[in-house]
Amino acid sequence: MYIVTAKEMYGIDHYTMQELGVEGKLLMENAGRAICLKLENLIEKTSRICVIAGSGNNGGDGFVIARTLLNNNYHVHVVQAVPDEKITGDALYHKNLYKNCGGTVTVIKEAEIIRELVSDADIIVDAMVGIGIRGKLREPLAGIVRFLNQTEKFVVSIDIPSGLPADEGLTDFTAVEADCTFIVGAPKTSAFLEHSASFYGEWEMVSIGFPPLALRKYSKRMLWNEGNFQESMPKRKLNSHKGDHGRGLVIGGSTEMPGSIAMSVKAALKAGSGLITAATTEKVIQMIAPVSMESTFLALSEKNGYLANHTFPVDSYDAIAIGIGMGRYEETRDLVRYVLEQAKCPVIIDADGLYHIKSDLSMIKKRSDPTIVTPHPGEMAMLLDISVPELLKEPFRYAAEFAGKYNVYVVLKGKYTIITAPDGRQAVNTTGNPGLAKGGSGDVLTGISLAMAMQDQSIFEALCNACFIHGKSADLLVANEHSFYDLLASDVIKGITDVYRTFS
Ligand SMILES: NC(=O)C1=CN([C@@H]2O[C@H](COP(=O)(O)OP(=O)(O)OC[C@H]3O[C@@H](n4cnc5c(N)ncnc54)[C@H](O)[C@@H]3O)[C@@H](O)[C@H]2O)[C@@H](O)CC1
Ligand SMILES: [K+]
Repeated sequence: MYIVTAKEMYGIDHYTMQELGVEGKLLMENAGRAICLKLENLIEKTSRICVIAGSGNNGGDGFVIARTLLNNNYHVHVVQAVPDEKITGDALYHKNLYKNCGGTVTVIKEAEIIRELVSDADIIVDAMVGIGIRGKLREPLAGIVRFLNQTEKFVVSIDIPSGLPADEGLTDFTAVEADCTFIVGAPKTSAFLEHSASFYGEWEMVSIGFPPLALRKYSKRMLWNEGNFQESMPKRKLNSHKGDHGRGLVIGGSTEMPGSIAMSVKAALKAGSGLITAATTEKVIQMIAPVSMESTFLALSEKNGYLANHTFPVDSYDAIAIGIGMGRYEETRDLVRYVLEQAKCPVIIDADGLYHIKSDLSMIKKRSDPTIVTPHPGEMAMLLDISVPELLKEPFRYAAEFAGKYNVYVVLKGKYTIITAPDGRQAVNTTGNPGLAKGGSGDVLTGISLAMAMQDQSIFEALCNACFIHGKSADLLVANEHSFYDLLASDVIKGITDVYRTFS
């Protein structure tokens, strides 16, 4: 499923109409009808429905919905929140069809009247403004939105809750807080931003006939779901041996934080790596060996409980993860630099490793093999020299700019984890839950990512699948034996079993 900006959606629209010859009226009919099919599952046959229509094509969708419901014997009425002369083009065509079928319309100039007009309605369909919103909502629409947001009635938004921007970057808006939204054609980026996602309520996408070639042409962003996971995950050959599944190295750990590297190692093995070596201090090895029985160890020299600068061969690995629990000292920074310079395989940089590259980002830019950074918002903001709220306003743009500028893959972790490739492709992960907001969760994701980077798939797919597995494990655990409260990172490692058994 593609994710689009408003501009991309207009491009797809234009292409479908001009190049492929599909008429706008027909797309509108498709949108309204597809939405009615879904809507009728949500409402009673006796429900009274009020459609509030605006002036653009979003209002046009509203008129198609009103006509379809009317013709299916529902009690429906349209409140038009703009003057008659504002309804033009395809929307006017569909308004006329609705009226020709016996539909009624009340035109309102002031928001206050809305209370009375919807007093007997059970369901309100918000078709005031869609992706054509410019600036903050004007009256009377803003007043209607304020009313809708305090009413108990069930509000269904069409395409996008009216007033909400489709794109990232704006946080000051008045918008409908919908109970549910039927998104037309492709979800918009605002459905995956922390400050705007909740306005959509539950959402579902309806297809209206945009061909995949049009979507592909305009959007580089997608939603990574079960289908993508199942399609791209390499199948295991029955006669494969451990060498086929990757030899990985995890570098990190300190006496103060021995557990994190153990988690990454365990997760990497559980997710399917053939061989994993943990490169850490002698003391950490003693501490984690009893719980990391399946891995091998490489003892590196230490200083005050942390790794010291050290040269050792890094060329016999298929992928390396570095940074976990390693501390932020000059010596550990030099170790990160050494590995980034020497390793001729994908390198995943996490946690303290991210602080080290910040001091000299040319460390990552110079590399010719894939480099992956896996920051949470605080770390990403640190790398970009901006605040977390600034980052969260436009996470897609910031991640894409960083990935392009430094030639790296970025896994920006969060409720909506965004995976970005250096060429600008982006995916939003669909799995995971609040149970993952706990220490160790990131270490597990790093381990799974390491395992995935060594399987037979592109790095972009590998990272998308790692995020999918990590979140899905948590989802299955919470659905069955755990809760958001008690879920531990070590449970998530165990849960990988169920993900594989269920989906591969
Ligand atoms: N072929 C198409 O163009 C299709 C469009 N679709 C629908 O059409 C929508 C886009 O249509 P439009 O481009 O006409 O735009 P919209 O209908 O989203 O909004 C444009 C209208 O809103 C008004 N408006 C803009 N900013 C405002 C503000 N701040 N305060 C108050 N009013 C404001 C404008 O005066 C304009 O009339 C989509 O969201 C979707 O619902 C679907 O029907 C599918 C096909
Ligand atoms: K709307």
